[in-house]
Amino acid sequence: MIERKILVVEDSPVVLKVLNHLLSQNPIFIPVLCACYGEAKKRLNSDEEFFAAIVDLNLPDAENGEIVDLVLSHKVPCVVLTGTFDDNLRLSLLNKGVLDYITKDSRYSFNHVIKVIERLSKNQGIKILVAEDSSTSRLFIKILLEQYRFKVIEAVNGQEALAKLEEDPEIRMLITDHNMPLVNGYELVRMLRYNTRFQDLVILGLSAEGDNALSAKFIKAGANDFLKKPFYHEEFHCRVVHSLEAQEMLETIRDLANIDPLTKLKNRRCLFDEGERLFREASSYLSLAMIDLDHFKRVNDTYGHIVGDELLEAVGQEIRLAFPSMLACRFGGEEFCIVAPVSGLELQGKMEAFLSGLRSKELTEAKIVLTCSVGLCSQPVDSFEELVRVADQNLYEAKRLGRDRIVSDH
Ligand SMILES: Nc1nc2c(ncn2[C@@H]2O[C@H](COP(=O)(O)OP(=O)(O)OP(=O)(O)O)[C@@H](O)[C@H]2O)c(=O)[nH]1
Repeated sequence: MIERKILVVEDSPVVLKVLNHLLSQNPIFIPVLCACYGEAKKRLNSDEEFFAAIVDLNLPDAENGEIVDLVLSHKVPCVVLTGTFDDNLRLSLLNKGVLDYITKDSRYSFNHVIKVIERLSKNQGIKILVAEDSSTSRLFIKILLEQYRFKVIEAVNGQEALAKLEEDPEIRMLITDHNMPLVNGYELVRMLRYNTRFQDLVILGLSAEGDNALSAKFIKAGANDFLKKPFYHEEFHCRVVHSLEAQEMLETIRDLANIDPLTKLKNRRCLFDEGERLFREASSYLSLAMIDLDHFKRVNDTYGHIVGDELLEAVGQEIRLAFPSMLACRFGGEEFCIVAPVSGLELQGKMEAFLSGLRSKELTEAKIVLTCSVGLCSQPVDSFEELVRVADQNLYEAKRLGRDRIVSDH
């Protein structure tokens, strides 16, 4: 697990204690507590690497916010805590590059600080593509995003943006201007939304001030949000984060509906949804293997249901590792399905390797050695349901013939 040191500079022992407590609840954060400017300076000048800092503006040995300049000069993202709210001061601190300016007026303020740091930590793994032909504008957006620890990729026109999105599936968000050569922003959004591969890409359109119709066009074409230029950087950041969080929430809900919580494989509902799509799209082969654990009832009877569950969880992990690019689902109970647009021979080869790997393993703390029976179907059939039915018949035959084998129809 990656650990991230968070520098906390605060002269109030109570506040220090609260922040220490809240940060320590997240195991990746290691709070480093300093009660004054001098102490913080020493820590920052050492070899330690800090992920972020939470600082009090008024310290006994630096009463005029000098700590902010010190932290920023070490390129450490900084959240400011203050006793009193001052609009002008807030503005000047945000302009300097401070992430947030939070007043210590209630315990919610401290939770808010932790939320900002946690968001920063999530941002580190998020790639954002900025499509903008003006290099000044592009650089400005890049700097803003990097302040919040996003990874930034750049494109100078819509066509380049498309190519970069095609080659890097890890890009999570696109921020696009409209007026760009070759393919403009609006066309780019339309093209992306026609492609199911990009349905989860978060898109933020940028439109010039006064062009109300364009903002609406961006949204209608499928952008998650838009922002009028010139924008205020705090609003920019809020919109980026809100769009990402809305998408994250959507994906969590989708996972809850589609993923089996025990094995972390897709569930039966998903098997039929995705399987039917694969069946429609398959140009030549579509093969399906149904796996059933042998004598699983004995595991429950001998070791109890908790170990039975642990074994199913372990098998789920083995399946995910063995068939990373195939549709792998828990069909129900101790039955699993693997579906892929490959020949029956190819799937059988992979399945034999999987079964022989499984036989050589001792799974769970009870060191259970497991065998499986498999029914495989790759013959031309009229529907996905038929593919499942034939594989199930073959599985029945594999059990009847003595288990620990594959019965296939090719
Ligand atoms: N622990 C646990 N057991 C489950 C779960 N789902 C199904 N089972 C058990 O899996 C067992 C399946 O038993 P059977 O269908 O008789 O099959 P088997 O013992 O695997 O024998 P064969 O399939 O004939 O080799 C039953 O005892 C179910 O209670 C689960 O989520 N957790």
